[in-house]
Amino acid sequence: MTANATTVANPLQALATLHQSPWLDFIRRSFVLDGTLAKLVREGDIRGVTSNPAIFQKAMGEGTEYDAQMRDVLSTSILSPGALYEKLAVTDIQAAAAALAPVYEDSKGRDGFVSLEVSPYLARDTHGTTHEAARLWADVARPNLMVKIPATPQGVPAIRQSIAAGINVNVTLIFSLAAYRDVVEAWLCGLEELKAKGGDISRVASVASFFVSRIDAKIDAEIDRRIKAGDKQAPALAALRGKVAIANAKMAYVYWQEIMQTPRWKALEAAGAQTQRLLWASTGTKDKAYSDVLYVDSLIGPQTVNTLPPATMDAFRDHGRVHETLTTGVNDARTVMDQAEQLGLNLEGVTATLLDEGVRSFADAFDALLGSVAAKQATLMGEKLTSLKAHLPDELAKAVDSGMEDWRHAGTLRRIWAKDATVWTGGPEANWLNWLDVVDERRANLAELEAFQAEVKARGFRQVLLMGMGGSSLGPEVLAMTFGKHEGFGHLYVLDSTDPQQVAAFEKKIDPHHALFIVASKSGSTLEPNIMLAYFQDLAKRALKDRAASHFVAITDPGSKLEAHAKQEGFWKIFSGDPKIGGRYSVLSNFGLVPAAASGIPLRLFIDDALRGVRLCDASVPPAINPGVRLGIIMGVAAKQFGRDKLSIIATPQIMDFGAWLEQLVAESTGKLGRGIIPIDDETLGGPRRYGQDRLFIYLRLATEHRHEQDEAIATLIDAGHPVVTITLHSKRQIAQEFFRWEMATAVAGAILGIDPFDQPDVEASKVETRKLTEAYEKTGALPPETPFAQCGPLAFFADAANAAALKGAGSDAAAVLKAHFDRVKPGDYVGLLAYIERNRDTLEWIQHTRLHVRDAKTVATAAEFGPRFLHSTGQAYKGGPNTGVFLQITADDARDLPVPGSNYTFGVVKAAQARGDFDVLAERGRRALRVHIRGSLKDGLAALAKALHAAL
Ligand SMILES: O=P(O)(O)OC[C@H]1O[C@](O)(CO)[C@@H](O)[C@@H]1O
Repeated sequence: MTANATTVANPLQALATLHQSPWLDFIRRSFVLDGTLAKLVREGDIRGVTSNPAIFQKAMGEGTEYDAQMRDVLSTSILSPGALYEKLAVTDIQAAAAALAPVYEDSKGRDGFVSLEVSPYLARDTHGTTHEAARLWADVARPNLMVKIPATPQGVPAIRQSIAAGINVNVTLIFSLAAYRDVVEAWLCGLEELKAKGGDISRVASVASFFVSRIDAKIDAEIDRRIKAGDKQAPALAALRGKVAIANAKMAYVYWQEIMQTPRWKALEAAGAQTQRLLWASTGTKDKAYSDVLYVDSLIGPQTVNTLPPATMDAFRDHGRVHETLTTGVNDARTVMDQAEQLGLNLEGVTATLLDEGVRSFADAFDALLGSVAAKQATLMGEKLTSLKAHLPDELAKAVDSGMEDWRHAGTLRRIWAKDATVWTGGPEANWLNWLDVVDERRANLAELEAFQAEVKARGFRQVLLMGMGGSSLGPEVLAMTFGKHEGFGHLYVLDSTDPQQVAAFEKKIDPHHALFIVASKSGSTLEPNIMLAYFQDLAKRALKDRAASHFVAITDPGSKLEAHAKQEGFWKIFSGDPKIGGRYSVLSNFGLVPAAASGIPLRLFIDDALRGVRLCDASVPPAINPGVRLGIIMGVAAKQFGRDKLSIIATPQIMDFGAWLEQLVAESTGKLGRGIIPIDDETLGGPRRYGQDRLFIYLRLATEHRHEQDEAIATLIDAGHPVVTITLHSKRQIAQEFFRWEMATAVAGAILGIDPFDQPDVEASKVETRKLTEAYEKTGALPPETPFAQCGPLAFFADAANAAALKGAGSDAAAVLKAHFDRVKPGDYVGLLAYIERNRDTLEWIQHTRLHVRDAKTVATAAEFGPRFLHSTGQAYKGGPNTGVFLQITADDARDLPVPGSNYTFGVVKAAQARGDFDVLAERGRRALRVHIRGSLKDGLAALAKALHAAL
């Protein structure tokens, strides 16, 4: 072929005469659909198309041309924005492939390709890239597809494997000759492997995309900088301006020519292989001082491709010059390269930087693209999704934005989804992450639960009694309280107490002949559910004789003692939990779904809502628009950097029980190692002055409740500068979405706090103390004696030596003791009322009233908790979290006690041992704690305590 200057009517078309293919570096839906692409192809201007994340970002990020398909797809499936993007992109790529099919056919499979890039997030991941290349190849399913893979050190093996798998590959982001050599090697090896396997190598096409203008942009900038700095070699440097990129490309072409002469290639060629063409990419001129077709005119040569941005295509069509430039001036090019080296222009460094920047900028573009798709998806889904609005003081807002940007930049969320424990402490976290997948998994196996639901209905149970603690009871309790009773199903009761009065009260609600008993315990060895089971099994056996077991269902992790017991007893059903999910993350597993089924909640609708939550928290959704990550960053940053570690949960009445579940999730997950977020649930909303600077408010609002007054009270807090996150639900069922959002948010907050959000080290400590006490009881028939340090009527005060010493000076007047205790409260502290008494309407009212009194007197956050329930929830944070809690433990004589079948001890003894074990650990952790024990009538004692508190505060 000779260098032959030609002025032709359409230079783009004339390139064919020199065996160069012009491709177009652009795609968008309208351009394909309105026939523009087909016309360009038909007229011979364009013989291929390339895309990249930045191109799709421009296409999908603005306008409405993808809305119709989005709406269509979203009406039938629940997808992540990442999956949605891929559907849209694949549709475009397939349409472009169809437009290019005539070229592909005419050229017998040598030209007419369209390229789709693997996710730029995988640029440093060989396995991920190989896997994704195969997936895209299968999804697009067109012979004229090329999968784009970057020439990073990790991409290169993926290129070889993909070629060996018979996939057409467009290798992208090649900047240096060294990298190009590796790419050629990978391509040759891939073909040889495919040939050795007996594959058809003749139809495996590949191009090596060598980037051009970006090199000049970098080198020229360095030249300009040095000249400006007065470099002695300024003239020589100036002479290289705008030359290095083209010289570099010419060297690559020389290398390709050499390869074409090797016996290795000849053997492949003889077997029918196509060459891997060099493709000039980044050929739009960046420096306005140069010709706008510089990187086209100068790189024309046989068996190459030039992919042109639309403006460069138009410019070249208008005034491009078609002559074979690639093979001319090769010596000059070599000289340019030598001079660049002599002048210390560090091409190696530049190309390495360009590779990093190239990967980075595609990842940034992909983030922006997915962010736009996610935003569009949220708009289209409207009220199918819950929403989040944050009102944060400026400083906090700025810190949150920068936290989100850090997470985006580092791809931390993708590491969460990849179950990478180093997101947290690098400890055992990876073993506790199956809550990420459980909704998909349960949804795929929903038939089992639906069948169970139908059987429960058919058996006509009138009550369902669930027995469990913490993660095994709080989720079901939210379901029971939020959804109430369903037609055709029994009422769901949730028992999570050892208080004998409470157990007796539940017993009254149950008719064993018509009750379904569900015992739920992941470990199967938790004290409370075991003794509750013993009690109610005994009750059922007495009533139902050998039919009793058919009224019992167990939910437990495989291999637990409870599972063995249930098998041995012949329980009606045993449902398994996933041992890679901790209790507080288990609500969307069988631990929530079995009670949901038993109480008649429409399972598919519920799980679909949960799945929407999962999809929108997906790895493909950037932090700023990711419902879970954004919330988690707000929580983590507010607590860590601003001391706003009291997560105050306000909710509209119909969904207010959600807070009980949330308390456990947040407290048990984050409260450890002296750090953590203290959830403050159900504290009646007050005016802005009631609160210190340590609050982050969460307002959970069910829009259909129309609680205007509550909205206004929240608005007052916002106006006063308190940080408020408002989450709006459009139906009760959307608590399913919120379950997942909060799981993700808590995991994220845990990462920011630098703790393992999946263990509960300090809960174990009080279990150990309790065990010691119950064992002592079994031996001696009594709990070890203890002496109050002060007594006043029905109120006896107990404390460990250190706390007693701090309070003793107060004397024995109840108000004085309480005053001395609460005088220890400082701004930023919280007060916990920990009541080991029956939880009923009266006691709830009492504790709420009392906490508000404390809050208003001290302007601190207050928690109102019942034991032993909170031990499996907030108890972790009280002991392991920041030492800012001041606790008043309330115990009482039991008006009646109940035996625990098969044990020497009673429910009352267990509860007393739990309270003492709890107190011992609080004291041992240096917490400010006081126990008040009510002797005689609980009602009178509570009244006396309230009176003393009023006097004290
Ligand atoms: O389901 P299990 O094993 O009975 O545990 C109940 C609860 O107890 C805790 O382990 C705390 O002791 C919680 O984390 C858990 O949710």
